[in-house]
Amino acid sequence: MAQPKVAVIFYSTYGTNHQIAEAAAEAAAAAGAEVRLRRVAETAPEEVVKGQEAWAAQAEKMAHIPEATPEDLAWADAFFFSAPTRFGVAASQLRAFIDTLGPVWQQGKLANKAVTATSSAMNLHGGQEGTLLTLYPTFMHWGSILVPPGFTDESVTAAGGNPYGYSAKAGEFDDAGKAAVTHQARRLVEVAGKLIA
Ligand SMILES: Cc1cc2nc3c(=O)[nH]c(=O)nc-3n(C[C@H](O)[C@H](O)[C@H](O)COP(=O)(O)O)c2cc1C
Repeated sequence: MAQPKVAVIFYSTYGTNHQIAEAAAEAAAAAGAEVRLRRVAETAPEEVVKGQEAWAAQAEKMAHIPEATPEDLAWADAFFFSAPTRFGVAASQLRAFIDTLGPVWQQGKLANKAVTATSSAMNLHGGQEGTLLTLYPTFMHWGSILVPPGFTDESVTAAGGNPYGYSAKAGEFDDAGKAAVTHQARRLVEVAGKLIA
């Protein structure tokens, strides 16, 4: 199989989506992909971030990870997105990054590439599905190829059973979650490999 290039793009305030993204990057690399793990830029004012101990600590923890740029998506054959649910949709930090992608979209550099997404929310049913279902139309506008996990592996059911994409309860990314993310990332790599073959 051709070696696909995968961009794992995430935003995280308190760490859950960071953990998911690390697991996805590890699984994609293990499945034979070349991987770029990237965090989207923080858009909240510095004093707001520093004003919350947990937020500031998480910012520090992921400071070594390069910030995502549109070029990362132009480079990649496949995208794995992860972002917290905020009032039922993806955190605005991710949306702000997505809104910088006009030029690469216009150049056709997002089209025909495999894409999948995951999310977390404070509650088990706190809107993760809404987050995923409002990200997917954006990917459709790009002409990307949606690669949801479906019920293609028992790990999906074991981790809560969301066929749209792994959905965590914030702060509770456990072994079952890791298995589901591993499956979702591996499936993305497999489909991307077929697309570029
Ligand atoms: C402004 C705001 C809105 C939120 N809205 C929701 C929500 O609609 N449902 C929910 O269950 N949790 C909600 N949360 C909790 C986040 O989903 C939770 O902090 C996030 O999943 C943690 O991910 P992270 O650890 O990667 O930052 C909200 C949090 C904030 C700050």
